[in-house]
Amino acid sequence: MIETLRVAVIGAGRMGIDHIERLSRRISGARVSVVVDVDQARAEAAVAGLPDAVALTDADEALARGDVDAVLIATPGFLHEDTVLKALEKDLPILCEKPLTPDAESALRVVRAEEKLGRQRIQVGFMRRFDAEYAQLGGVIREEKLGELLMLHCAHRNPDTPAGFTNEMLINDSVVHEFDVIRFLAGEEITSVQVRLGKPTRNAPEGQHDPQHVLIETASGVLADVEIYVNAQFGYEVATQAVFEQGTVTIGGDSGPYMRTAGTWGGRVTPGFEERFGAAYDVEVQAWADAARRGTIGGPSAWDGYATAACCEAGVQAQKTGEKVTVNLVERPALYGQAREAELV
Ligand SMILES: NC(=O)C1=CN([C@@H]2O[C@H](COP(=O)(O)OP(=O)(O)OC[C@H]3O[C@@H](n4cnc5c(N)ncnc54)[C@H](O)[C@@H]3O)[C@@H](O)[C@H]2O)C=CC1
Ligand SMILES: O=C1[C@@H](O)[C@H](O)[C@@H](O)[C@H](O)[C@H]1O
Repeated sequence: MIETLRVAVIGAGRMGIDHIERLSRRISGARVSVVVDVDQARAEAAVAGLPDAVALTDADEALARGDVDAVLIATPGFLHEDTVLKALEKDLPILCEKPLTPDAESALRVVRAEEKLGRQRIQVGFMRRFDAEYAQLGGVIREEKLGELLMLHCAHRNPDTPAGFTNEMLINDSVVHEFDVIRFLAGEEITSVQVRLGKPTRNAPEGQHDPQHVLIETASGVLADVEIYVNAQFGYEVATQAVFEQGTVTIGGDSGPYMRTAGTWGGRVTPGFEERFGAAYDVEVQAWADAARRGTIGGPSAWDGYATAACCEAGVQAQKTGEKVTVNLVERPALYGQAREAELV
C-alpha cells in the first residue's frame, strides 16, 4: 500500500485549483507533486506555497516522472480521453473530472482500454454520490423505507454560464450530473431521454435556449424530469424530490442559518457549486485517494462515464428533434459488476 499518494493535477483552472487546495490541506494520505497547465503562469501560481510540487506545461512530461503515483484530470472534457489513456498505459490511478469524455464512442474506447488492463483504475468526478443528502436519499431507496421509488423531480439551476457555454453543454456539462445521479439512485440504466424547449429567458447568451426540460425513463419505468436552467441569475440550486409508494423525500433546499437583521429576515442563497458541493468534493477525493493507495477505485467508474456519455448523446439528439430518443448501451463488461449492486454502493 502506498503511504502518501503523490498526485499530478492536470489543469489548474477553476476545478483544478479547488482540488489542489483540498489535496494539499484537507485530504489525508495524498499530496500534490506536479501541476500541469498549458498556461505556465497558472501552473506556477498553483504550486506557489506547495514546497514539494513542480509546475509543468505538458501532461506527458508529468506522466513520465518518478514522483507521480496518481493523476487527477481537470482539463476541459474534450481533452480527457488522451490523458486518461496515457495514464492507464502507465497503470496509474485516475480521478477524471466529469465528463469522462464528451461522447459515447470515445468513452467506450476508455472502457475497452481499462478492460484490457484488467482492473479498475478510473474514477469519474460525479461528486453528487458523495453528498450527504443524496447519500441519505440513496439509503431510503435501498432500504425501501417508503416502498418503491416511482419518480424523481430534479431542478438544476446555475446563476450564469462561462463564455463559450453552448446549447449542447446544458446537457453534456450540466445534465450529465443528473444522468449519473438518477442511475445511482434508481440502481439501473436510463433507457430514454426527451428534451422540451419552452419559453426562454432573455438572460441567456445568443445560441443558448435556456431553460430546458429533460424527461428521463429508467429500465424499470422510473420517470424523472429535470429542469436545467443555467442563467437563473439568483444563485446555485440543485434540488430533488423523490416520490415513493408511501411518501416523498426532498433534498437540496438551502438550510443554512436563518437570520433576522436590519429590517430583513431569511438566509443566503448558495452562490455556486463549490459551496453547494464543497463537502462532497472533499469526501469524493478522500475516497479516491484511500482507494488509489490500495490499488482500486472508490466511486463512479469508467462504465458510469460511458453510460452517462450515451445519455448525453441521446439528450443532444433529443434537443434537436423534440423526440424521445432511446439510449443504447453495449453489454456491461464483467469488470464493472452488476448494475444494482455497483450503482448503490
Ligand atoms: N464536478 C463538478 O461539479 C465540476 C466539474 N467541472 C469539470 O472540471 C473540468 C475543468 O473545468 P474548469 O476547471 O471549470 O475549467 P477551466 O477552464 O477553469 O480550467 C481548465 C484548465 O485546463 C487548462 N488546460 C487546457 N488545455 C490543457 C492541456 N492540454 N494540458 C494542461 N492543461 C490544459 C486550461 O489552461 C485551464 O487552466 C471539466 O471537465 C469540467 O466539466 C467543472 C466544474 C464543476
Ligand atoms: O459540473 C458543473 C459545471 O461544470 C456545470 O457547468 C454546472 O452546470 C454544474 O452545476 C457543475 O456541478
